[in-house]
Amino acid sequence: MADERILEIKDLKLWYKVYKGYSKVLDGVNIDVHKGEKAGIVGEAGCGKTTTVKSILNVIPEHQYIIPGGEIFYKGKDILKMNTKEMDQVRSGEISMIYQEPANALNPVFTIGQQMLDVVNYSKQGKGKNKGEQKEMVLQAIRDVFIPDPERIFDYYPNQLSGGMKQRICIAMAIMTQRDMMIADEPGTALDVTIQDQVHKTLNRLVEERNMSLVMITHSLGVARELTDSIHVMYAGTVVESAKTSEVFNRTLHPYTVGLMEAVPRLGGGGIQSGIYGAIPDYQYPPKGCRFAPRCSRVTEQCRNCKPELKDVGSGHKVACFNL
Ligand SMILES: Nc1ncnc2c1ncn2[C@@H]1O[C@H](COP(=O)(O)OP(=O)(O)OP(=O)(O)O)[C@@H](O)[C@H]1O
Ligand code: NI
Repeated sequence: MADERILEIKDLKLWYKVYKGYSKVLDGVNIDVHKGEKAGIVGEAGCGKTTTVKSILNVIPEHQYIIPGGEIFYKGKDILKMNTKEMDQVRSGEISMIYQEPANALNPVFTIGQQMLDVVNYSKQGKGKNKGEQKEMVLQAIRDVFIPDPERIFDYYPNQLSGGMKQRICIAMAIMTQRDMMIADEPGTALDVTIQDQVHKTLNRLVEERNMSLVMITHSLGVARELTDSIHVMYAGTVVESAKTSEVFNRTLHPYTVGLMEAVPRLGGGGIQSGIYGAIPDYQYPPKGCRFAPRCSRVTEQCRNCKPELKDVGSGHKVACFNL
């Protein structure tokens, strides 16, 4: 993997404003993504995956949160310090995002074609083109995600499409104009397994064909294993383990990742078991030391008092734990 980094999230902290105080959700997130790399963010519900990627594109309403610390470098520039115009350029020409809920991402009162033309119009490539050329860009994008009869779909309203079709349209929108990075928040979780698999394959093929870098969120290590080059395991607003995908599976180090592995359904039966008991901590009153300490089988006094840093334990495999 080339060493050039396209995205560097450094010690990102994000607190949501809540009644009487703050919900201290992100507590120092560290993630590096190299050019052309497919990175997965994995962790259970509520661990802050969506919050992390939404902060990359600055799409959380401003009055809802504060960022007490951290940096997000995209191609070497700190996104958190960008003005509105620079941020617009990133959104319209650099990074595209597929949201968790495909239904919410599409506006029910406009046709698929109208919405896709809007994206073309807003983009670098689309602006100078005439109406016919813009429409052709849209139709090609619909073909690219293997939807038959794009001309007909162009005039459809979102409610005339199935969930899987909607998710594909979202992917089509995200790849319609050339971008260097794609962020996909659990694409397909709302869908049944076979459709989900097709959506993943389509996404994967397009990202590879276009040489894009991918940040993909999933709560499933199994999905991450199939689709990513590297995995960043999140627990309660921190990255606890980070490595090449094969490393994560062959040399699982963090006790939380070990627990997640036990929850991966095994081929050949055995069913789903969870190796981790308990729940994610209350973000308003999080544990003082390691956030995983209350659920950890290897917990010591040190873990309860100090927060372990994410440290390289060799060949880029990083772990945040005192007791490996
Ligand atoms: N606007 C908000 N205000 C207050 N709390 C919020 C807000 N948005 C999210 N949260 C809280 O932040 C925490 C992390 O949420 P987030 O959606 O980032 O997690 P996630 O890992 O993406 O979960 P899931 O797998 O369910 O999508 C949750 O406890 C959530 O309730
Ligand atoms: Ni989420």
